[in-house]
Amino acid sequence: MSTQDLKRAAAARAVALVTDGMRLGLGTGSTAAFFVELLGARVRQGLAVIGVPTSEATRAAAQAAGIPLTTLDETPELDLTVDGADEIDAGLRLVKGGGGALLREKIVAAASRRMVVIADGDKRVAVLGRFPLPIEVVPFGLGATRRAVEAALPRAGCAGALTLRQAADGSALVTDGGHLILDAHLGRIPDPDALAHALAAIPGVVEHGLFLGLATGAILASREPASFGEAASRGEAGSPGEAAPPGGGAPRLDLLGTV
Ligand SMILES: O=C(CO)[C@H](O)[C@H](O)COP(=O)(O)O
Repeated sequence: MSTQDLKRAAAARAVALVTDGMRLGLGTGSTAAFFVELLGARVRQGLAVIGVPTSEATRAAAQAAGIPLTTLDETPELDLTVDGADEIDAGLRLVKGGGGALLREKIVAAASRRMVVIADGDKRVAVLGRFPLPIEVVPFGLGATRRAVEAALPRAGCAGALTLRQAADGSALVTDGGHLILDAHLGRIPDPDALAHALAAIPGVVEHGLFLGLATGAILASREPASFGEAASRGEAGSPGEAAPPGGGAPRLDLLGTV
């Protein structure tokens, strides 16, 4: 079973959460793209929803899938956002922004009553920080902002290099909001709240990829068969193994938080 299969399985489980009339936040990334594709199939069967995309890429995918779209200006409160993540810990804290859409993703998640993360099980970590933390910054004053971020890291117990994210052609990647991204290679983030506060206090920082207190649930798909009670033995919220005959072909779906 490929990682793509796992992502698709998590997305399919999330589509089952959607009911008629819902106002949805539509995430960005390869897992969220499966959700958009599968949701589109339900819409074409008659499901009535409206969605707010978290990126121009998701907007295009949702339009192609036939999902009616709205904006947070027209629809400032959403029922459910379904989005991927680069890392998730046992407290449903996330690192996001690997696809460069963290700013819109966070605005949409914050406007939603529920945010359910969909991911393959490899995204689960004991301590956040293995994945480089995206920090979205305005182009003006980049050098000064970079120095301020470097100075803030040790105050939050972190250390590591910052790299300016590049597009495929080698130029600096520009986000949908016209900003740049510094990726912080930290290895571990011992105190995510402290780092989030330190970064938010820097004027040139628009947002960062720490999503704290936003996710209300998660669906994590793994290859290994379910072992009953495993999540509880890890001291985590949620229930393990919704669909996993031992040795069978179905992925195991671990549900964290409220799904
Ligand atoms: O935060 C994101 C985009 O900004 C994505 O949700 C995150 O990078 C996960 O992507 P994928 O589902 O492709 O693994």
